Order: sequence, then structure tokens, then C-alpha cells
Amino acid sequence: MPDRALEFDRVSKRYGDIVALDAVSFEVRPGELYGFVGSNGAGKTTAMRIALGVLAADGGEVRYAGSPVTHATRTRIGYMPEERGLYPKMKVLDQLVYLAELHGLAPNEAHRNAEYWIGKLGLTERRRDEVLKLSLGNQQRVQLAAALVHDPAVLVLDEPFSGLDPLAVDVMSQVLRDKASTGVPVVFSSHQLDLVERLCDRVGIIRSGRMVASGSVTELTADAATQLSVRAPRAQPGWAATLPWVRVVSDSGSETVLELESGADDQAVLAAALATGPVTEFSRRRPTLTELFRNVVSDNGAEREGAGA
Ligand SMILES: Nc1ncnc2c1ncn2[C@@H]1O[C@H](COP(=O)(O)OP(=O)(O)OP(=O)(O)O)[C@@H](O)[C@H]1O
Repeated sequence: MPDRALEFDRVSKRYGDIVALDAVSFEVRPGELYGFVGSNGAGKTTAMRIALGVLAADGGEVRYAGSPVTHATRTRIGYMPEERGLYPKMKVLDQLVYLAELHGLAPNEAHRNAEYWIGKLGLTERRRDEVLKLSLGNQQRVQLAAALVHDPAVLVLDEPFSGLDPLAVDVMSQVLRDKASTGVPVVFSSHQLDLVERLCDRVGIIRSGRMVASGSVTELTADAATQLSVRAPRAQPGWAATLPWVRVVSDSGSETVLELESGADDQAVLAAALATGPVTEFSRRRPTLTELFRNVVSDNGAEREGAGA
């Protein structure tokens, strides 16, 4: 077990009849960005709240650096809750200093850190404003600053990217990368799978309270069927539909993505594409995280909430 990892070990939680987490295990290694993904109601927030001690698990435990997370170790976790937790009437700088002191920093250190993150997250102009007067995206930057201001050893962030504009996404991504590069385990939940694929070293997919896949995107897609991307500009729609052992994944007109069953002959596919006219691209392709997610979480939409409603 690597040092300073955050480990979820068979963590279970029920709310009455609802099994929110069913023996969920995964590990966020020091220095890695771990993306925690799943449909609405899959159990992400519940798992994160348990790590923070906001909720108690019914079974299993969360460990940091090999020891169960206690009240003392929790103060070393930087947490961004889904419901956000700022004092709306407090000014940005005052709030961050207060939160840093609450985590045990001396006043001058708290001030220094607050100013540092205000600068880093582009909030300098707003530092004397009350939080409620900020746009939602800027409030989210303050929320991230609040998670970082006490120099946490672990970062647990619930949907930190939701509602951010592309520039703020870049800022947030860079901050998380920088933090991970100092050896901190960083886990965040998100529904923006393209972003998770781009940013994360490893990904965990949770479905109905169970971890159904965990690893790098490359590892998770290694067993997937071979896919081909074909660009044949003069081909008519449906040109590939009748090819044997081939499934059409998508056909946007300009690009056709095909999945080959074992035994399918990719050269026969190329010949069929050439029969339609010029072929400008013919390449093997790895499924995206979004495609993988759709396969793993096969019934679309909300989980138990939708199913039980
Ligand atoms: N306080 C609660 N009381 C009862 N059921 C709850 C409570 N909190 C969560 N649940 C249920 O537990 C399950 C897991 O919810 P959770 O919020 O952890 O999912 P999530 O993956 O974070 O979803 P989302 O992506 O929508 O934020 C859901 O079925 C939810 O309805």
C-alpha cells in the first residue's frame, strides 16, 4: 500500500431501504487525480461525505496513510461539498482567513494562504466582496480556495467543475494538477466525462452503490472491442450497415465509427469504404470514457431514485 493514499475499504451505507453504497473499495494514490463518476444517485456524494465524517458508514472504513480517518486526520482533508458551504454574508478574504484558522493555522499564516489562493484563483478584485454578491462561478472559485486554504494533505471535491465557464475550468484543472503534483491524493466527482478523461490519472465508475470499474482509461478500455474510424466523404449514409461482423457505433456523415466483432476483417471494411469513393481516414480508435461509461452503466438516466419513483 503506497504511503499517503486515501483508501475506501468496503464502505457501505444504507438510507432505510436504499443501499447507497455496497462495499465500495478504491484507492486514491498520492499525487494522482482520481475521477469519481456515476449516474445521478449512484452514491458519489455519500462516499465523499463518509470520507469527511459528515456521515458515518454502516460498514467498512476510509483510511488515510494506512490508518482509519479520525477527527484529527479529517482536518487535513480539503473538501468541496456539493451543496457548497460558504457564509453568504461574509467577505471573501475574511471567510478564507476564518476557515484557515478554524483548521488550526496561525493568523498570519491563514492570511498569507488566503491571499495566495485569492490571487491564484483570480479573485483579487473580489476579495472584499460578500460571497453572495459573486457570480456562481466565482463563488465556486471561493469554495475551492476554502478547500485549499489550510494546505490540505488530501483533496475531496464534489462536482468542482459544474457550472464553470471554460476559462474557470482551465484554472480549476491547473490548480488540481498542481496540487496533485505535490503528492496529494485528489479525488473529484464529475459528470463531465470528457474532462475527467483528459485530466485524471485514474477513474472509478460507480453504479447503484457498487464500484463497477476502476483504473486508467487506457486500462478500462483495453478489453473493449476494436473500433475503426472511417472517413469516406462520398459514402451514402448506411454504407456500413450490412457489413458482416461489424456494428455501426455512430455515423455522423463525415465520420463513421465501427465496432468489429472478433473474426471481422478490417481490410474488408476498407475495401467496402473504398468502393464508395475516396477514403480520407481509416484508423483504429479507442472507446472514449463516455462510451465506456454508457456500456458499464447500461440503463440510462437516474439510478434508484428514477427506478424507484
Ligand atoms: N439523506 C438521505 N436520505 C435518504 N436517501 C438519501 C440521502 N442522501 C442520499 N440518498 C440516496 O442515496 C443514493 C445515493 O445518493 P448520492 O447523493 O450519494 O448520489 P450521487 O452519485 O452523488 O448523485 P448525483 O450525481 O445526483 O449528485 C440515492 O438513491 C439518494 O437518493
